[in-house]
Amino acid sequence: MFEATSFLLFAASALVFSSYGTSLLTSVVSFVKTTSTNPQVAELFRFIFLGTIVEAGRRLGDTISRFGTSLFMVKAEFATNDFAYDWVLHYLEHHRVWNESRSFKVVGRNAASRPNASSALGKVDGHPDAIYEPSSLTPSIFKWRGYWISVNKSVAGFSHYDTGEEIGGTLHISIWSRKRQILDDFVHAARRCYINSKVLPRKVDRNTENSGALITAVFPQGDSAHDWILAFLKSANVLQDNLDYTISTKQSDLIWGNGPKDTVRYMPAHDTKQRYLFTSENTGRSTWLQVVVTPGETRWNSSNPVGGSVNITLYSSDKTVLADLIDTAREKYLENGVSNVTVHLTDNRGAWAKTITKSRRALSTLILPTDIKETIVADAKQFLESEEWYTEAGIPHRRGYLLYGEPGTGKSTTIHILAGELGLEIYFISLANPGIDDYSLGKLISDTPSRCILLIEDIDCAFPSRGEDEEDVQAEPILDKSGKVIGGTTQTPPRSAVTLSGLLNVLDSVSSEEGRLTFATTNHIENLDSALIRAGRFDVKIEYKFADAVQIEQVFKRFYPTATSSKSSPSFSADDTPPAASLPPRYTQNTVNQYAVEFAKIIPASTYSIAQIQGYLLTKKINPAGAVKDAEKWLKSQEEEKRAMKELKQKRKAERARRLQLTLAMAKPDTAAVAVPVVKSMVNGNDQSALGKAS
Ligand SMILES: Nc1ncnc2c1ncn2[C@@H]1O[C@H](COP(=O)(O)OP(=O)(O)OP(=O)(O)O)[C@@H](O)[C@H]1O
Repeated sequence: MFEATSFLLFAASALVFSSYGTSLLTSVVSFVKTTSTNPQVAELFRFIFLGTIVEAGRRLGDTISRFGTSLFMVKAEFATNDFAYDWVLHYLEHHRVWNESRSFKVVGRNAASRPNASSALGKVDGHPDAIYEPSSLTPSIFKWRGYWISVNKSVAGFSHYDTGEEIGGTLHISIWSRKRQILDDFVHAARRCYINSKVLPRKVDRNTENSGALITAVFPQGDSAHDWILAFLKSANVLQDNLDYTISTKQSDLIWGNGPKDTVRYMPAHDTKQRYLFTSENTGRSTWLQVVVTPGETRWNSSNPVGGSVNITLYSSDKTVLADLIDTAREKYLENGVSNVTVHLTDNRGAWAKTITKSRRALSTLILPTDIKETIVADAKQFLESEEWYTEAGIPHRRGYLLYGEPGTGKSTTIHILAGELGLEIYFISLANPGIDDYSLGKLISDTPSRCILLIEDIDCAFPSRGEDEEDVQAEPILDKSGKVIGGTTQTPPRSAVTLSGLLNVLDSVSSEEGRLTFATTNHIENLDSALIRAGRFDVKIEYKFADAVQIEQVFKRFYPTATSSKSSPSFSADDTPPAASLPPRYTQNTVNQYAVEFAKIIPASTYSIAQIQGYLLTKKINPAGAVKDAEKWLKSQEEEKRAMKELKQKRKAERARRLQLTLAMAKPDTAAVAVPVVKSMVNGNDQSALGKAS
């Protein structure tokens, strides 16, 4: 039914349109008949007819000619944003193809970087050289290995090897030969000529360059990879040939040039492009790099500049070259020992805010009894390498080290040296920082990379629960208007906002299971909760004691390296204590050794820290004999100092007790009655918390 209806509709509309079309055709024919009698109109028709014939003939000829040339010619087109364009253009200049040109663009440039540029002016007169750039649109024809080649720069485009500017344009080449091989040979010869001429590759504008032949990589400042790459580029003198400098008298990582430390620094001006031929030691393959160093800015909260970066463009599409470059830079960085240890610090709101770098210290500068240091390094290395084992055994991949003991005995130094040995960054958290609570601690830790050293220093500050020094905790009471004691009877030492359970949670959390080495240091292990220091949270516990006789001898020898020993001894870092000048020649290794033994006999073992001994030796920088001679005197002064300190403490304590008594005497009798026994106990040096309990 539906189909029949549509058929009827279609038939009806066809009838209407056919009758309309017939009438239209009839009217056109009658119009032509009447107008053709008009001679002017007839002339117009003839003109249109002839024009059509001519255009058709031209197009046919064009097609035949194109077909013919495609049979007898090989054609190629080179776009300016491609490296093949540079090869061919350079090759044409090399063969002076443009010499016959009748049309030039002349520019004043430093021609030094364009060996084949036809310069006519300015050799020694201090002015730029004149460079003749072809500006002709007319094709140049030249003969190459017996074949005629025509070159046509169809659109204006110039390649300035000295400025790197490349503006538009294409290059057409037609070789009068049917052999495609000739084009291959020509391009290959151009490429070889370009490479052999050692012309710097064109500078690349990463924003506009869309060539698939490039890989770009950004190394942001603050990341270790940035330091590896920067150190590598500096050691390879990549940044030496810069033409664009920022001059500063401030210290910076981005310095190059050979100036001594206290003179001005030559730093790269923002976004200057350097090129460097990187040859991989693994594959022997060479690849051009374009390096742009952005120095970053110094901010109030960071001693180092922040926000900078190193941008590298590889003239290659092979990703393995980038991986190779990063590996090489990293290996060299660690090998050379010029590397720094990066320490990340928090701000007072509990966020990672500041990064400082410290020079790396050699393991041999750490003086510990027996082979403790070797054991720690081997243990940490093995831990880092055995991730798979941990996973298979179902044990969380984390390891905790607790270094405890006397101040100045090398706990922090050990961690610093270990970080350098393992190439890890230190993330430093002080639980005494009031801005750090359970939540921010968790966040801080989850913001650290999987492989790093997490250092929680002076962990006992967070939980000063037992055995605190009475001296530090007692203070005057605070009274309200009515004279009632409302607080202040115990002075709160730096107490952390982090709770013990919060810390335990963080140490046990999933975010701690990523190959992280957690270090904690304390001078008072006895103040730590046993839950905190159990195995699994802190697996390795090492006690640091005052220096024994062997250590005293070692620190002495390290302090006075003789000419022969200093050659092999590792360099001292900035925060180490090198002698200011070399020893007078009369001090041989033997004499220094003898002095060291004598010195160790004078200084009582297990009484002084290495930091203290070091402090004394610093006063005798190039005088080992004097150091031994005056050692007794120093010991006496130390004893006196200790006695004076003790007396001072007692005085302060008595003064505080006296003031407390006075305050309470002025207060209401009931409060005074409660507080008097406390004052007595303070004077006697007993119960520190009695007043707190009483109130
Ligand atoms: N065992 C050691 N080997 C080499 N140097 C040491 C050693 N102990 C201390 N020093 C020197 O003493 C200085 C202070 O050492 P360090 O900060 O490591 O001590 P610490 O045990 O961490 O002290 P604290 O408990 O007060 O933090 C460092 O500059 C370091 O050069």
